[in-house]
Amino acid sequence: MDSFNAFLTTLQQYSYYLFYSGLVILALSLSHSRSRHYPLPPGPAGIPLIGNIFDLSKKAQFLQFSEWSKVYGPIFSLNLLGQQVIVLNSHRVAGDLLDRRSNIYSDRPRFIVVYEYLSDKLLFSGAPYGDYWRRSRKAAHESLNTRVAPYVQPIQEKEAANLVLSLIDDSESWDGHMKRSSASSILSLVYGMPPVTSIDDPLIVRIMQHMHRNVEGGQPGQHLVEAFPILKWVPSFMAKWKRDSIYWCQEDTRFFEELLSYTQKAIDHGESTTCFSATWIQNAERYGLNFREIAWLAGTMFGAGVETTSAALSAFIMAMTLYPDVLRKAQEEIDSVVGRERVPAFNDREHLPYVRAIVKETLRWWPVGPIGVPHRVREDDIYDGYLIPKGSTIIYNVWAMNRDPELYPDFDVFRPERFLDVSGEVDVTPADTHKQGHVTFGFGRRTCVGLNVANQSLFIGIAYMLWALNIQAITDDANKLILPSRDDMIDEGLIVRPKPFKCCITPRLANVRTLVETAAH
Ligand code: HEM
Repeated sequence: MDSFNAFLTTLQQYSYYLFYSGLVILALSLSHSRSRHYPLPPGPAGIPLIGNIFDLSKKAQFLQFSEWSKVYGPIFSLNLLGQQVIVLNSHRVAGDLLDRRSNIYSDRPRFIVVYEYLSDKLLFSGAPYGDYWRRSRKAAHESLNTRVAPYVQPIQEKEAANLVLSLIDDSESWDGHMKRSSASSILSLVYGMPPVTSIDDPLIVRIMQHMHRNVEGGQPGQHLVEAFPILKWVPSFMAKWKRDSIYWCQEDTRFFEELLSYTQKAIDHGESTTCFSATWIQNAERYGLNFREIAWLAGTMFGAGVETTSAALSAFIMAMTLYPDVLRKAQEEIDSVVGRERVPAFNDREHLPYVRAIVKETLRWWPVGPIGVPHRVREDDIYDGYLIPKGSTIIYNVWAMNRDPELYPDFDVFRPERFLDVSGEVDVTPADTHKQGHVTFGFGRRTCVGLNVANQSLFIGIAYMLWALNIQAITDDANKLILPSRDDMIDEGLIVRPKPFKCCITPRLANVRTLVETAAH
Protein backbone atom coordinates (compact mmCIF):
# COMPACT_ATOMS: atom_id res chain seq x y z
CA MET A 1 0.00 0.00 0.00
CA ASP A 2 2.85 2.32 0.98
CA SER A 3 4.53 1.77 -2.34
CA PHE A 4 1.22 2.40 -4.13
CA ASN A 5 0.83 5.70 -2.19
CA ALA A 6 4.38 6.64 -3.01
CA PHE A 7 3.62 5.85 -6.66
CA LEU A 8 0.50 8.10 -6.50
CA THR A 9 2.49 10.96 -4.87
CA THR A 10 5.18 10.71 -7.53
CA LEU A 11 2.54 10.63 -10.25
CA GLN A 12 0.93 13.67 -8.69
CA GLN A 13 4.25 15.49 -8.56
CA TYR A 14 4.88 14.62 -12.19
CA SER A 15 1.42 15.85 -13.17
CA TYR A 16 2.03 19.15 -11.39
CA TYR A 17 5.41 19.36 -13.07
CA LEU A 18 3.94 18.60 -16.49
CA PHE A 19 1.05 21.00 -15.91
CA TYR A 20 3.34 23.91 -14.91
CA SER A 21 5.86 23.10 -17.65
CA GLY A 22 2.96 23.12 -20.10
CA LEU A 23 1.86 26.51 -18.80
CA VAL A 24 5.37 27.94 -19.12
CA ILE A 25 5.76 26.56 -22.67
CA LEU A 26 2.31 27.88 -23.60
CA ALA A 27 3.12 31.30 -22.16
CA LEU A 28 6.46 31.38 -23.98
CA SER A 29 5.01 30.28 -27.28
CA LEU A 30 2.08 32.72 -26.91
CA SER A 31 4.45 35.58 -26.19
CA HIS A 32 6.64 34.40 -29.07
CA SER A 33 3.75 34.29 -31.53
CA ARG A 34 2.36 37.52 -30.08
CA SER A 35 5.69 39.26 -30.58
CA ARG A 36 5.73 37.99 -34.15
CA HIS A 37 2.55 40.04 -34.79
CA TYR A 38 4.41 43.29 -34.36
CA PRO A 39 5.89 44.82 -37.50
CA LEU A 40 9.59 45.25 -38.06
CA PRO A 41 10.87 48.83 -37.90
CA PRO A 42 10.43 50.54 -41.28
CA GLY A 43 13.23 50.47 -43.83
CA PRO A 44 14.11 50.58 -47.51
CA ALA A 45 12.50 47.87 -49.61
CA GLY A 46 15.05 45.36 -50.77
CA ILE A 47 15.30 42.74 -53.50
CA PRO A 48 13.81 39.34 -52.56
CA LEU A 49 16.35 37.02 -50.91
CA ILE A 50 19.33 39.40 -51.10
CA GLY A 51 17.58 42.33 -49.38
CA ASN A 52 19.37 45.69 -49.27
CA ILE A 53 22.91 44.50 -49.88
CA PHE A 54 23.30 46.41 -53.16
CA ASP A 55 21.93 49.63 -51.65
CA LEU A 56 24.89 49.53 -49.31
CA SER A 57 27.60 49.23 -51.91
CA LYS A 58 27.10 52.74 -53.29
CA LYS A 59 28.73 54.82 -50.56
CA ALA A 60 30.28 54.55 -47.10
CA GLN A 61 27.84 52.66 -44.87
CA PHE A 62 27.61 55.36 -42.21
CA LEU A 63 26.64 57.96 -44.83
CA GLN A 64 24.00 55.68 -46.32
CA PHE A 65 22.62 54.86 -42.85
CA SER A 66 22.46 58.56 -42.02
CA GLU A 67 20.54 59.28 -45.21
CA TRP A 68 18.07 56.49 -44.46
CA SER A 69 17.63 57.74 -40.89
CA LYS A 70 16.26 61.00 -42.31
CA VAL A 71 13.65 59.02 -44.23
CA TYR A 72 12.79 56.21 -41.79
CA GLY A 73 13.51 57.83 -38.41
CA PRO A 74 15.49 56.86 -35.32
CA ILE A 75 15.13 53.10 -35.80
CA PHE A 76 14.98 51.29 -39.13
CA SER A 77 15.54 47.78 -40.39
CA LEU A 78 17.45 46.22 -43.27
CA ASN A 79 17.85 42.77 -44.65
CA LEU A 80 21.36 41.85 -45.72
CA LEU A 81 21.31 38.49 -47.50
CA GLY A 82 18.75 37.16 -45.05
CA GLN A 83 20.40 38.67 -41.96
CA GLN A 84 18.08 41.02 -40.09
CA VAL A 85 19.83 44.29 -39.28
CA ILE A 86 18.37 47.02 -37.05
CA VAL A 87 19.99 50.46 -37.20
CA LEU A 88 19.63 52.87 -34.24
CA ASN A 89 20.05 56.54 -35.01
CA SER A 90 19.13 58.50 -31.88
CA HIS A 91 20.58 58.75 -28.39
CA ARG A 92 17.24 57.92 -26.82
CA VAL A 93 16.67 54.73 -28.81
CA ALA A 94 20.26 53.51 -28.51
CA GLY A 95 20.23 54.30 -24.77
CA ASP A 96 16.85 52.57 -24.26
CA LEU A 97 17.98 49.38 -25.97
CA LEU A 98 21.76 49.02 -25.65
CA ASP A 99 22.14 50.59 -22.19
CA ARG A 100 18.82 49.99 -20.45
CA ARG A 101 18.17 46.52 -21.92
CA SER A 102 21.83 45.54 -22.02
CA ASN A 103 21.05 42.09 -20.59
CA ILE A 104 19.80 41.05 -24.04
CA TYR A 105 21.68 43.51 -26.30
CA SER A 106 25.31 42.75 -25.39
CA ASP A 107 26.04 39.86 -27.72
CA ARG A 108 28.13 40.18 -30.91
CA PRO A 109 27.12 38.97 -34.35
CA ARG A 110 29.18 36.14 -35.75
CA PHE A 111 32.56 37.33 -37.17
CA ILE A 112 33.72 34.18 -38.93
CA VAL A 113 37.00 35.39 -40.41
CA VAL A 114 38.22 37.81 -37.74
CA TYR A 115 36.99 36.03 -34.62
CA GLU A 116 36.65 32.34 -35.46
CA TYR A 117 39.62 31.94 -37.81
CA LEU A 118 42.07 34.83 -37.42
CA SER A 119 41.98 34.56 -33.62
CA ASP A 120 40.73 31.00 -33.06
CA LYS A 121 37.92 32.53 -30.93
CA LEU A 122 40.36 34.34 -28.65
CA LEU A 123 39.78 37.98 -29.69
CA PHE A 124 37.47 38.94 -26.84
CA SER A 125 36.23 42.17 -28.47
CA GLY A 126 34.52 39.91 -31.04
CA ALA A 127 33.45 37.20 -28.60
CA PRO A 128 29.81 36.29 -27.94
CA TYR A 129 28.32 37.52 -24.66
CA GLY A 130 29.34 34.53 -22.57
CA ASP A 131 31.84 33.05 -20.20
CA TYR A 132 35.07 33.79 -22.14
CA TRP A 133 34.01 37.39 -22.76
CA ARG A 134 33.14 37.87 -19.06
CA ARG A 135 36.50 36.52 -17.83
CA SER A 136 38.49 38.64 -20.28
CA ARG A 137 36.40 41.78 -19.75
CA LYS A 138 36.85 41.54 -15.96
CA ALA A 139 40.64 41.29 -16.30
CA ALA A 140 40.72 44.14 -18.85
CA HIS A 141 38.44 46.34 -16.75
CA GLU A 142 40.52 45.88 -13.60
CA SER A 143 43.61 47.11 -15.43
CA LEU A 144 42.14 49.85 -17.58
CA ASN A 145 39.78 51.67 -15.19
CA THR A 146 40.41 55.16 -13.78
CA ARG A 147 41.90 53.85 -10.53
CA VAL A 148 45.05 52.73 -12.32
CA ALA A 149 45.90 56.31 -13.38
CA PRO A 150 49.08 56.45 -11.23
CA TYR A 151 50.55 53.62 -13.33
CA VAL A 152 49.17 54.77 -16.69
CA GLN A 153 49.76 58.51 -16.60
CA PRO A 154 53.60 58.67 -16.35
CA ILE A 155 53.80 56.32 -19.36
CA GLN A 156 51.37 58.46 -21.34
CA GLU A 157 53.25 61.68 -20.43
CA LYS A 158 56.50 60.17 -21.69
CA GLU A 159 54.80 58.99 -24.88
CA ALA A 160 53.32 62.45 -25.49
CA ALA A 161 56.81 63.94 -25.18
CA ASN A 162 58.17 61.38 -27.67
CA LEU A 163 55.33 62.15 -30.07
CA VAL A 164 56.17 65.86 -30.03
CA LEU A 165 59.87 65.13 -30.57
CA SER A 166 59.13 63.00 -33.62
CA LEU A 167 56.83 65.71 -34.99
CA ILE A 168 59.58 68.31 -34.56
CA ASP A 169 62.14 66.05 -36.29
CA ASP A 170 59.96 64.72 -39.10
CA SER A 171 56.70 66.62 -39.38
CA GLU A 172 55.96 65.33 -42.88
CA SER A 173 55.24 61.84 -41.56
CA TRP A 174 52.88 63.16 -38.85
CA ASP A 175 50.19 60.58 -39.56
CA GLY A 176 52.69 57.70 -39.22
CA HIS A 177 53.90 59.15 -35.90
CA MET A 178 50.35 59.09 -34.55
CA LYS A 179 50.19 55.36 -35.29
CA ARG A 180 53.67 54.68 -33.95
CA SER A 181 52.99 56.64 -30.78
CA SER A 182 49.66 54.87 -30.09
CA ALA A 183 51.25 51.45 -30.64
CA SER A 184 54.23 52.32 -28.47
CA SER A 185 51.95 53.48 -25.69
CA ILE A 186 50.06 50.17 -25.71
CA LEU A 187 53.36 48.23 -25.69
CA SER A 188 54.49 50.13 -22.60
CA LEU A 189 51.17 49.89 -20.76
CA VAL A 190 50.54 46.24 -21.53
CA TYR A 191 54.08 44.78 -21.40
CA GLY A 192 56.08 47.46 -19.54
CA MET A 193 58.34 47.98 -22.59
CA PRO A 194 60.30 51.20 -23.15
CA PRO A 195 58.87 53.62 -25.77
CA VAL A 196 59.49 52.71 -29.41
CA THR A 197 60.59 55.82 -31.28
CA SER A 198 60.99 54.65 -34.89
CA ILE A 199 58.12 54.09 -37.32
CA ASP A 200 60.21 51.33 -38.95
CA ASP A 201 60.83 49.40 -35.73
CA PRO A 202 60.08 45.70 -36.52
CA LEU A 203 57.74 45.50 -33.53
CA ILE A 204 55.66 48.42 -34.79
CA VAL A 205 55.62 47.02 -38.34
CA ARG A 206 54.44 43.64 -37.01
CA ILE A 207 51.64 45.21 -34.95
CA MET A 208 50.50 47.30 -37.92
CA GLN A 209 50.36 44.20 -40.10
CA HIS A 210 48.23 42.39 -37.52
CA MET A 211 45.83 45.31 -37.31
CA HIS A 212 45.67 45.69 -41.05
CA ARG A 213 44.69 42.01 -41.45
CA ASN A 214 41.98 42.33 -38.82
CA VAL A 215 40.56 45.53 -40.24
CA GLU A 216 40.61 44.10 -43.75
CA GLY A 217 39.17 40.75 -42.65
CA GLY A 218 36.33 42.50 -40.82
CA GLN A 219 35.40 44.78 -43.68
CA PRO A 220 31.79 44.16 -44.68
CA GLY A 221 31.58 42.34 -48.01
CA GLN A 222 35.24 41.30 -47.88
CA HIS A 223 34.48 37.59 -47.39
CA LEU A 224 31.53 35.66 -48.81
CA VAL A 225 31.66 33.24 -45.88
CA GLU A 226 30.23 35.91 -43.55
CA ALA A 227 27.02 35.90 -45.60
CA PHE A 228 27.05 32.16 -46.33
CA PRO A 229 28.51 30.48 -43.20
CA ILE A 230 28.19 27.10 -44.91
CA LEU A 231 31.31 28.06 -46.91
CA LYS A 232 33.22 27.61 -43.68
CA TRP A 233 33.24 23.88 -44.44
CA VAL A 234 35.02 24.27 -47.79
CA PRO A 235 38.41 22.55 -47.33
CA SER A 236 41.43 24.82 -46.83
CA PHE A 237 43.15 23.84 -50.06
CA MET A 238 40.15 25.28 -51.95
CA ALA A 239 39.66 28.41 -49.79
CA LYS A 240 42.50 30.94 -49.69
CA TRP A 241 40.82 33.04 -46.97
CA LYS A 242 40.75 29.98 -44.73
CA ARG A 243 44.36 28.93 -45.41
CA ASP A 244 45.63 32.48 -44.83
CA SER A 245 43.53 33.01 -41.70
CA ILE A 246 44.70 29.77 -40.10
CA TYR A 247 48.33 30.61 -40.96
CA TRP A 248 48.11 34.17 -39.56
CA CYS A 249 46.29 33.02 -36.46
CA GLN A 250 49.21 30.72 -35.67
CA GLU A 251 51.72 33.51 -36.38
CA ASP A 252 49.85 36.06 -34.26
CA THR A 253 49.43 33.59 -31.41
CA ARG A 254 53.19 32.95 -31.49
CA PHE A 255 53.86 36.72 -31.60
CA PHE A 256 51.54 37.49 -28.67
CA GLU A 257 52.93 34.59 -26.64
CA GLU A 258 56.48 35.84 -27.25
CA LEU A 259 55.47 39.30 -26.09
CA LEU A 260 53.84 37.86 -22.99
CA SER A 261 56.98 35.82 -22.26
CA TYR A 262 58.78 39.16 -21.94
CA THR A 263 56.53 39.94 -18.97
CA GLN A 264 56.73 36.38 -17.63
CA LYS A 265 60.56 36.61 -17.59
CA ALA A 266 60.44 39.91 -15.71
CA ILE A 267 58.16 38.29 -13.11
CA ASP A 268 60.42 35.19 -12.90
CA HIS A 269 63.47 37.42 -12.33
CA GLY A 270 61.66 39.08 -9.45
CA GLU A 271 61.53 42.46 -11.22
CA SER A 272 58.80 44.72 -9.96
CA THR A 273 56.43 45.32 -12.81
CA THR A 274 52.91 46.66 -12.63
CA CYS A 275 52.17 46.50 -16.36
CA PHE A 276 48.73 45.17 -17.35
CA SER A 277 49.94 41.78 -18.51
CA ALA A 278 51.88 41.20 -15.26
CA THR A 279 48.64 41.79 -13.34
CA TRP A 280 46.86 39.34 -15.62
CA ILE A 281 49.54 36.66 -15.24
CA GLN A 282 49.71 37.08 -11.47
CA ASN A 283 45.90 36.85 -11.16
CA ALA A 284 45.41 34.24 -13.88
CA GLU A 285 43.70 31.80 -11.56
CA ARG A 286 41.25 34.38 -10.22
CA TYR A 287 40.40 35.50 -13.76
CA GLY A 288 40.23 31.90 -14.98
CA LEU A 289 42.49 32.70 -17.95
CA ASN A 290 45.31 30.51 -19.26
CA PHE A 291 48.61 31.74 -20.79
CA ARG A 292 47.31 31.69 -24.37
CA GLU A 293 44.12 33.52 -23.42
CA ILE A 294 46.13 36.20 -21.61
CA ALA A 295 48.46 36.49 -24.61
CA TRP A 296 45.41 37.22 -26.78
CA LEU A 297 43.83 39.51 -24.20
CA ALA A 298 47.00 41.59 -24.36
CA GLY A 299 47.11 41.35 -28.18
CA THR A 300 43.47 42.48 -28.39
CA MET A 301 44.55 45.86 -26.98
CA PHE A 302 46.51 46.57 -30.19
CA GLY A 303 43.56 45.95 -32.48
CA ALA A 304 41.19 47.90 -30.25
CA GLY A 305 43.43 50.73 -29.10
CA VAL A 306 46.01 51.67 -31.74
CA GLU A 307 44.08 52.48 -34.89
CA THR A 308 41.27 54.20 -32.93
CA THR A 309 43.50 56.45 -30.81
CA SER A 310 45.81 57.33 -33.68
CA ALA A 311 42.87 58.14 -35.99
CA ALA A 312 41.53 60.51 -33.32
CA LEU A 313 44.94 62.22 -33.00
CA SER A 314 45.04 62.63 -36.79
CA ALA A 315 41.53 64.11 -36.70
CA PHE A 316 42.82 66.61 -34.12
CA ILE A 317 45.56 67.71 -36.55
CA MET A 318 42.91 68.18 -39.25
CA ALA A 319 40.72 70.21 -36.89
CA MET A 320 43.60 72.49 -35.88
CA THR A 321 44.49 73.07 -39.53
CA LEU A 322 40.89 74.02 -40.34
CA TYR A 323 40.13 75.97 -37.14
CA PRO A 324 43.14 78.17 -36.22
CA ASP A 325 41.02 80.18 -33.76
CA VAL A 326 40.46 77.06 -31.66
CA LEU A 327 44.19 76.35 -31.69
CA ARG A 328 44.97 79.91 -30.58
CA LYS A 329 42.39 79.87 -27.79
CA ALA A 330 43.68 76.52 -26.49
CA GLN A 331 47.28 77.74 -26.60
CA GLU A 332 46.31 80.82 -24.58
CA GLU A 333 44.71 78.59 -21.95
CA ILE A 334 47.73 76.29 -21.81
CA ASP A 335 50.19 79.17 -21.64
CA SER A 336 48.31 80.77 -18.75
CA VAL A 337 48.17 77.50 -16.78
CA VAL A 338 51.44 75.75 -17.70
CA GLY A 339 53.66 78.68 -18.74
CA ARG A 340 56.75 78.25 -20.92
CA GLU A 341 59.20 76.89 -18.35
CA ARG A 342 57.84 73.36 -18.04
CA VAL A 343 55.88 70.83 -20.09
CA PRO A 344 52.16 70.07 -19.46
CA ALA A 345 51.21 67.25 -17.07
CA PHE A 346 48.09 65.40 -15.97
CA ASN A 347 47.99 67.59 -12.86
CA ASP A 348 47.00 70.47 -15.18
CA ARG A 349 43.95 68.64 -16.47
CA GLU A 350 41.58 70.13 -13.94
CA HIS A 351 42.66 73.66 -14.94
CA LEU A 352 42.41 73.10 -18.71
CA PRO A 353 38.66 72.89 -19.45
CA TYR A 354 39.09 74.09 -23.03
CA VAL A 355 41.64 71.36 -23.80
CA ARG A 356 39.34 68.78 -22.19
CA ALA A 357 36.54 70.07 -24.41
CA ILE A 358 38.80 69.73 -27.48
CA VAL A 359 39.23 66.03 -26.69
CA LYS A 360 35.44 65.58 -26.59
CA GLU A 361 34.87 67.66 -29.69
CA THR A 362 37.52 65.72 -31.64
CA LEU A 363 35.72 62.44 -30.90
CA ARG A 364 32.31 63.97 -31.65
CA TRP A 365 33.33 65.81 -34.83
CA TRP A 366 35.31 62.86 -36.20
CA PRO A 367 33.92 59.64 -34.73
CA VAL A 368 36.72 57.26 -35.64
CA GLY A 369 34.25 54.36 -35.59
CA PRO A 370 31.20 55.93 -37.28
CA ILE A 371 29.05 52.83 -36.80
CA GLY A 372 30.74 51.56 -33.63
CA VAL A 373 31.00 47.78 -33.32
CA PRO A 374 27.76 45.85 -34.00
CA HIS A 375 25.85 44.15 -31.19
CA ARG A 376 23.40 41.25 -31.49
CA VAL A 377 20.10 40.82 -29.63
CA ARG A 378 19.65 37.47 -27.86
CA GLU A 379 15.84 37.48 -27.54
CA ASP A 380 12.81 38.78 -29.42
CA ASP A 381 12.13 42.28 -28.17
CA ILE A 382 9.35 44.81 -28.67
CA TYR A 383 10.23 48.48 -28.81
CA ASP A 384 7.97 51.43 -29.68
CA GLY A 385 5.52 48.96 -31.23
CA TYR A 386 8.16 47.28 -33.39
CA LEU A 387 9.53 43.75 -33.26
CA ILE A 388 13.28 43.38 -32.97
CA PRO A 389 13.75 39.70 -33.74
CA LYS A 390 16.14 37.52 -31.76
CA GLY A 391 19.49 37.23 -33.54
CA SER A 392 19.23 40.61 -35.30
CA THR A 393 22.46 42.52 -35.78
CA ILE A 394 22.17 45.88 -34.02
CA ILE A 395 24.10 48.79 -35.48
CA TYR A 396 24.24 52.11 -33.64
CA ASN A 397 24.85 54.99 -35.98
CA VAL A 398 27.46 57.04 -34.11
CA TRP A 399 27.89 59.37 -37.08
CA ALA A 400 24.20 60.41 -37.05
CA MET A 401 24.01 60.70 -33.25
CA ASN A 402 27.16 62.83 -32.97
CA ARG A 403 25.63 65.10 -35.62
CA ASP A 404 22.12 65.28 -34.15
CA PRO A 405 21.05 68.85 -35.03
CA GLU A 406 18.91 69.14 -31.90
CA LEU A 407 21.86 68.50 -29.61
CA TYR A 408 24.61 69.98 -31.76
CA PRO A 409 22.93 72.70 -33.90
CA ASP A 410 26.10 73.55 -35.87
CA PHE A 411 27.22 69.92 -35.96
CA ASP A 412 29.63 70.32 -38.88
CA VAL A 413 31.66 72.97 -37.07
CA PHE A 414 34.51 72.07 -34.72
CA ARG A 415 33.45 74.08 -31.66
CA PRO A 416 34.74 72.82 -28.26
CA GLU A 417 32.74 75.54 -26.46
CA ARG A 418 29.62 73.39 -26.90
CA PHE A 419 30.90 71.23 -24.03
CA LEU A 420 31.39 74.11 -21.58
CA ASP A 421 28.87 76.18 -19.64
CA VAL A 422 28.79 79.99 -19.94
CA SER A 423 31.59 80.36 -17.40
CA GLY A 424 33.77 78.26 -19.69
CA GLU A 425 34.77 76.12 -16.71
CA VAL A 426 32.22 73.36 -16.29
CA ASP A 427 31.88 70.36 -18.61
CA VAL A 428 28.43 69.98 -20.20
CA THR A 429 27.35 66.70 -21.79
CA PRO A 430 23.99 65.70 -23.35
CA ALA A 431 21.91 62.82 -21.94
CA ASP A 432 22.66 59.25 -23.08
CA THR A 433 26.26 60.10 -23.93
CA HIS A 434 27.61 58.44 -20.76
CA LYS A 435 29.09 61.83 -19.66
CA GLN A 436 31.38 61.79 -22.70
CA GLY A 437 29.49 64.34 -24.83
CA HIS A 438 29.47 61.88 -27.75
CA VAL A 439 28.81 58.18 -28.29
CA THR A 440 32.08 57.28 -30.00
CA PHE A 441 32.94 54.75 -27.26
CA GLY A 442 29.81 52.67 -27.83
CA PHE A 443 27.06 51.46 -25.52
CA GLY A 444 26.02 49.13 -22.70
CA ARG A 445 28.08 46.29 -21.34
CA ARG A 446 30.31 46.31 -24.45
CA THR A 447 31.23 50.02 -24.08
CA CYS A 448 34.90 50.55 -24.86
CA VAL A 449 36.76 49.09 -21.89
CA GLY A 450 39.76 51.31 -22.75
CA LEU A 451 37.92 54.61 -22.76
CA ASN A 452 39.73 56.06 -19.75
CA VAL A 453 43.10 55.11 -21.17
CA ALA A 454 42.04 56.57 -24.54
CA ASN A 455 40.69 59.84 -23.07
CA GLN A 456 43.86 60.29 -21.03
CA SER A 457 46.09 59.47 -23.95
CA LEU A 458 44.27 62.00 -26.15
CA PHE A 459 44.28 64.65 -23.42
CA ILE A 460 48.01 64.52 -22.76
CA GLY A 461 48.97 64.07 -26.43
CA ILE A 462 46.82 67.05 -27.44
CA ALA A 463 47.97 69.20 -24.51
CA TYR A 464 51.61 68.53 -25.41
CA MET A 465 51.07 69.31 -29.10
CA LEU A 466 49.21 72.54 -28.30
CA TRP A 467 51.90 73.59 -25.85
CA ALA A 468 54.85 72.72 -28.09
CA LEU A 469 53.75 73.18 -31.71
CA ASN A 470 52.10 75.41 -34.23
CA ILE A 471 49.88 73.50 -36.61
CA GLN A 472 48.89 75.35 -39.77
CA ALA A 473 47.61 74.80 -43.27
CA ILE A 474 50.26 75.08 -45.99
CA THR A 475 50.04 77.78 -48.65
CA ASP A 476 50.51 77.70 -52.42
CA ASP A 477 52.81 79.98 -54.47
CA ALA A 478 50.23 82.76 -54.33
CA ASN A 479 50.17 82.47 -50.52
CA LYS A 480 46.67 80.99 -50.63
CA LEU A 481 45.84 78.44 -47.92
CA ILE A 482 45.58 74.81 -49.07
CA LEU A 483 43.08 73.34 -46.64
CA PRO A 484 42.51 69.61 -46.15
CA SER A 485 39.05 68.39 -47.08
CA ARG A 486 36.84 67.10 -44.29
CA ASP A 487 35.47 64.54 -46.78
CA ASP A 488 38.83 62.98 -47.62
CA MET A 489 38.72 59.88 -45.46
CA ILE A 490 40.28 56.46 -45.45
CA ASP A 491 37.29 54.22 -44.83
CA GLU A 492 38.55 50.92 -43.43
CA GLY A 493 35.09 49.58 -42.61
CA LEU A 494 34.84 49.96 -38.87
CA ILE A 495 37.52 52.67 -38.58
CA VAL A 496 37.65 55.88 -40.57
CA ARG A 497 40.69 58.18 -40.43
CA PRO A 498 41.55 61.40 -42.25
CA LYS A 499 43.45 60.83 -45.46
CA PRO A 500 46.99 62.11 -44.72
CA PHE A 501 47.43 65.66 -45.98
CA LYS A 502 50.25 68.18 -46.00
CA CYS A 503 50.34 70.71 -43.19
CA CYS A 504 52.93 72.82 -41.43
CA ILE A 505 53.95 71.63 -37.95
CA THR A 506 56.70 73.67 -36.26
CA PRO A 507 57.95 74.25 -32.69
CA ARG A 508 56.38 77.30 -31.06
CA LEU A 509 59.53 78.45 -29.23
CA ALA A 510 63.25 77.71 -29.22
CA ASN A 511 63.31 76.06 -25.77
CA VAL A 512 60.60 73.51 -26.67
CA ARG A 513 62.96 70.76 -27.74
CA THR A 514 65.16 70.85 -24.63
CA LEU A 515 62.19 70.75 -22.25
CA VAL A 516 60.42 67.98 -24.15
CA GLU A 517 63.59 65.93 -24.48
CA THR A 518 64.06 65.95 -20.72
CA ALA A 519 60.44 64.80 -20.26
CA ALA A 520 60.82 62.01 -22.80
CA HIS A 521 63.62 60.26 -20.84
C1 HEM B 1 39.80 56.99 -29.37
C2 HEM B 1 40.01 55.76 -28.97
C3 HEM B 1 39.00 54.67 -28.91
C4 HEM B 1 37.73 54.59 -29.41
C5 HEM B 1 36.98 55.64 -30.19
C6 HEM B 1 37.21 53.28 -29.07
C7 HEM B 1 35.93 52.83 -29.40
C8 HEM B 1 35.45 51.58 -29.09
C9 HEM B 1 34.14 51.09 -29.47
C10 HEM B 1 33.11 51.86 -30.27
C11 HEM B 1 34.03 49.83 -28.98
C12 HEM B 1 32.82 48.91 -29.13
C13 HEM B 1 31.77 49.28 -28.12
C14 HEM B 1 30.47 48.55 -28.30
O1 HEM B 1 30.47 47.39 -28.71
O2 HEM B 1 29.40 49.16 -28.07
C15 HEM B 1 35.25 49.52 -28.31
C16 HEM B 1 35.50 48.32 -27.70
C17 HEM B 1 36.70 48.01 -27.11
N1 HEM B 1 37.77 48.84 -26.89
FE1 HEM B 1 37.91 50.76 -27.53
N2 HEM B 1 38.16 52.58 -28.38
C18 HEM B 1 39.27 53.40 -28.24
C19 HEM B 1 40.44 53.09 -27.59
C20 HEM B 1 40.68 51.93 -26.92
C21 HEM B 1 41.88 51.63 -26.19
C22 HEM B 1 43.05 52.60 -26.01
C23 HEM B 1 41.77 50.35 -25.74
C24 HEM B 1 42.73 49.53 -24.91
C25 HEM B 1 43.84 49.93 -24.38
C26 HEM B 1 40.48 49.85 -26.16
C27 HEM B 1 40.00 48.59 -25.90
C28 HEM B 1 38.76 48.13 -26.29
C29 HEM B 1 38.32 46.76 -26.10
C30 HEM B 1 39.14 45.63 -25.49
C31 HEM B 1 37.02 46.69 -26.62
C32 HEM B 1 36.10 45.48 -26.65
C33 HEM B 1 35.12 45.54 -25.50
C34 HEM B 1 34.12 44.40 -25.49
O3 HEM B 1 33.80 43.83 -26.53
O4 HEM B 1 33.64 44.09 -24.39
N3 HEM B 1 39.85 50.83 -26.88
N4 HEM B 1 36.10 50.60 -28.38
